Amino acid sequence: TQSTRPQRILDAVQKNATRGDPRSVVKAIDHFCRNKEWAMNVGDEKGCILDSVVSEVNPATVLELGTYCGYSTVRIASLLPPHAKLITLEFNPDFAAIARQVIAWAGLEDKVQLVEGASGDWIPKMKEQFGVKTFDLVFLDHWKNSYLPDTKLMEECSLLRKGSVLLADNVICPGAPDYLEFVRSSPRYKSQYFKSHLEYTKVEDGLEKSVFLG
Ligand SMILES: O=C(NCCCCCn1ccnc1)c1cc(-c2ccc(F)cc2)cc(O)c1O
Ligand SMILES: [Mg+2]
Repeated sequence: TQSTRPQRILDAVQKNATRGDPRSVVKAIDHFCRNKEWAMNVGDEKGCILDSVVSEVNPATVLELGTYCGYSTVRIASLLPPHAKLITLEFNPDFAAIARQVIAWAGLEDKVQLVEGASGDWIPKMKEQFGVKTFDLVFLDHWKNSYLPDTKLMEECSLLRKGSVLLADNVICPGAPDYLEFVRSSPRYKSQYFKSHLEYTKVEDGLEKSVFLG
């Protein structure tokens, strides 16, 4: 039977990474995607920027929109303080099934709650379902045309507080122009662009960090 790309990524992790060692899981995925098959993980270059923002925010509650194979989930969760929680939303059940195994291989199951379904459905239920008050950090990496509506929805659901940080992947490639225009022009956000490259390529891309001002 034909394997899928996510399955081949999981195989590369199980063959080349050490159980319980998140950095070796990240390294194994980057090596596979740089040398064997490109895949849409945030990657090592943008991943370093992600790491620095996570370390700076030192969040107790994190929301990740778009899990894929769990690469950025592992990067973020490995930097969280002891009782911090990361909720990651994935729409695609095949991606979710692989991500669960990658997160488990890294030994980070206790810090991560992977939820399958549509962000538009789950965002309004965050408080009642997961006892979340507000998110300290949100990593947007799902459908690019969902970044803006989901940000507005998080505001409406009072899931953002003064100082909450939104970090958005792919604001140049594939691009999220309506989201970028919104966070850069709204008086309620302080935005900063981190220029980088599309994962494993020389194509320009970047992360947009936007602090909610309340
Ligand atoms: O589409 C992307 N991600 C969303 C995947 C589906 C999310 C499903 N979901 C999860 C929760 N709610 C919905 C993405 C694409 C690319 C890319 C760049 C260049 C290219 F030529 C082809 C592709 C690079 C990324 O870094 C990306 O993140
Ligand atoms: Mg991305």
